[in-house]
Amino acid sequence: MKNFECSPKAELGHSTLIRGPRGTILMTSFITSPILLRPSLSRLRPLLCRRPTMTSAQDKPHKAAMDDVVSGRFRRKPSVFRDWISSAPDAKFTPDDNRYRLYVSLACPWACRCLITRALKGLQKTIPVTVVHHYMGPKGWRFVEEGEQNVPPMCEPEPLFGLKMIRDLYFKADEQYGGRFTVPVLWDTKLGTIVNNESSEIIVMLNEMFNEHAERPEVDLYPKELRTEIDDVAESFYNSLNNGVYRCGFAQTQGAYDEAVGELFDILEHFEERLGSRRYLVGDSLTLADIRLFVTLIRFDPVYVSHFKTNKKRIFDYPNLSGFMKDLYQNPKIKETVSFEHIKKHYFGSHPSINPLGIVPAGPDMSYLDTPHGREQV
Ligand SMILES: N[C@@H](CCC(=O)N[C@@H](CS)C(=O)NCC(=O)O)C(=O)O
Repeated sequence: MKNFECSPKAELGHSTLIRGPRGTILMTSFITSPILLRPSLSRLRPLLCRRPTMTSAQDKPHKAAMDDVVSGRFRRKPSVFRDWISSAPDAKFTPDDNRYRLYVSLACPWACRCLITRALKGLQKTIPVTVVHHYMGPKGWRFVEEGEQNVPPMCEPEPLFGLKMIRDLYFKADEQYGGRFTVPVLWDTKLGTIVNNESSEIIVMLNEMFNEHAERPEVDLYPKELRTEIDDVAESFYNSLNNGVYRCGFAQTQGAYDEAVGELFDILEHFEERLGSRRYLVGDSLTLADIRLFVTLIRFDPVYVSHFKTNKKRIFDYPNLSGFMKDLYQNPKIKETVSFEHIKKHYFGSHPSINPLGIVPAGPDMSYLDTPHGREQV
């Protein structure tokens, strides 16, 4: 291995890059304890955006995240744009009012982490949102068009440039972009580029950088004294749960599926127990860790159980996990970010290799989410 290097402290969200000569990326390996890297990550962007040789980047066939399968196992690629908003005097991206726009899908758990944080802080006016259509086709996410019929809830045509696809936004930021065209995207209208497309970092910025403009600056979802614990807990369920459901659904061998589903239900049992004696995952109020858990739980019974074959149990069968989920769901700011229409139509309609005919199941009945959660007593 002496020609290869593991990039120093290059925790790209959840992975470490193993690089060969001339910076070629040979593989990524999962790490257990991430350190959120701030502006320095932008240095790594060129390494991740490999330049095309024969065709221009725009001409390359679209590969969705679900194509990232190695030896039958789904491996999520690290996000590429990793700049940081800061009020430091020399900062490139400063926390100005109405300067940034979030591009999201209401189906996407990663994007909904950002929407929940934005809603809880009261940043709706400061950071406007554009919602894409729930159908992710062969070229990725698209915007609805002017005059389009049957527009799904909350969707609007792309307001800044009249773009058709999320991929167009990536090429506006970098015409040689070679990564995945994912949501969320935090776009800077001043410099005309993407600041960051990694939800675990966007939520930290939304929590702390815009207090001057927030309707609820006193809400702190990432208190300084709890940060290590929040990061450790959230990281402990990233690969097995948040990403674990995808590892089950996108597995291409029985062995890869068995491994993923085993880890998934082990971690669910663990958090079922943990939440038996505490209302929230860390401390005694809601934090980013809870948001990161919630976005996966809320999609579990309506989608993952059948679509991703995570059917050993439902969240409904776990009293503490389902109580926790109801507790968060019943917060009106969180509820407004949950659209089962987007969620169900996206997953069942956008993965032809899993559900070729795109038929969306009718159930389950999720009305129990509005019944008393009893979590005040925990
Ligand atoms: N690590 C990213 C993951 C984002 C992600 O994978 N988003 C999915 C939607 S759920 C996506 O946009 N996929 C587009 C594609 O696969 O082409 C984050 O947390 O922000």
